[in-house]
Amino acid sequence: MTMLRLNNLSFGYTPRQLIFENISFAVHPGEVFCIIGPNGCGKTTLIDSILGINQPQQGTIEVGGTQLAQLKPREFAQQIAYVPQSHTKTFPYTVLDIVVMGRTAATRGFGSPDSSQQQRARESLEQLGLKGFEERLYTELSGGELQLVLIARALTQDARIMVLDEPTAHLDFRHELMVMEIITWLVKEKELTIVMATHFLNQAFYLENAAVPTRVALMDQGKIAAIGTPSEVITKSNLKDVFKINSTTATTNEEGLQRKFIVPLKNIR
Ligand SMILES: Nc1ncnc2c1ncn2[C@@H]1O[C@H](COP(=O)(O)OP(=O)(O)OP(=O)(O)O)[C@@H](O)[C@H]1O
Repeated sequence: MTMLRLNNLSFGYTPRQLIFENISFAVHPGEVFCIIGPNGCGKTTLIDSILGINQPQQGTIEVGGTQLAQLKPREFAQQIAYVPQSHTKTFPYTVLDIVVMGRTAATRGFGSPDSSQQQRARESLEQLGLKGFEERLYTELSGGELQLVLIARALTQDARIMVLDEPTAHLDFRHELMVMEIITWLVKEKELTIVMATHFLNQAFYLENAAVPTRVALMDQGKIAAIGTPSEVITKSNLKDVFKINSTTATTNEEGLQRKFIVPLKNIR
């Protein structure tokens, strides 16, 4: 079974200038599907297409076997939860208000949340180590705390797929590791399927090292240049072709954790 399938998808903000063209791939249940590629290659644009924000010029998207265009908003919310890259802070909602919004999206739209929705939101906060944050104002959180709250909101939605756009863009090492540990937990324990765009290629290796089923799609100039496991795709040769850099891979074995990683060495002029 396929959770998400893109068939020959093309999109441009103007019809004459396509950002990506004829993109096809399938995301399987219980895997992390990482979208990587240079700045401006179209990762966010592709994610916005999967979310139904960008209407493709050509091609189709199937979510759980149904055409995206045929899903009603509530059905969509039961399939896909989204964790944005940045969040404009507007009203000083409490953290609990923000997290409970995940539940209302998947159930009955507007109206006051009932106690079971609140309970579900509290559970998510606890699962992400945010117990005690319920009454904090989300406008007063740090970037790292806010990111975890947005993941808690998506978790509360109980969707089958979680889509994350650059989930660690503004995070320090500790919070980056927390997000990677949470993603590992979401896949292994909550049986979610994850689609995420990231610039941090070592995150794909982290997941591979942690025995999380992981595949990587490398985007370049509007096409998929390579698709496969992190070790198959994040190679010196692919990074030379796509990022125009020399790099090397290495492994460490500290604290019982075998880790493979890639190190950028030099721009190719
Ligand atoms: N709303 C928009 N209207 C017109 N062009 C846009 C719009 N959003 C993005 N673009 C252009 O589309 C291209 C792809 O942008 P996108 O943000 O999808 O890339 P990205 O791979 O996510 O980049 P980054 O890694 O820097 O976040 C870029 O050339 C960008 O300037």
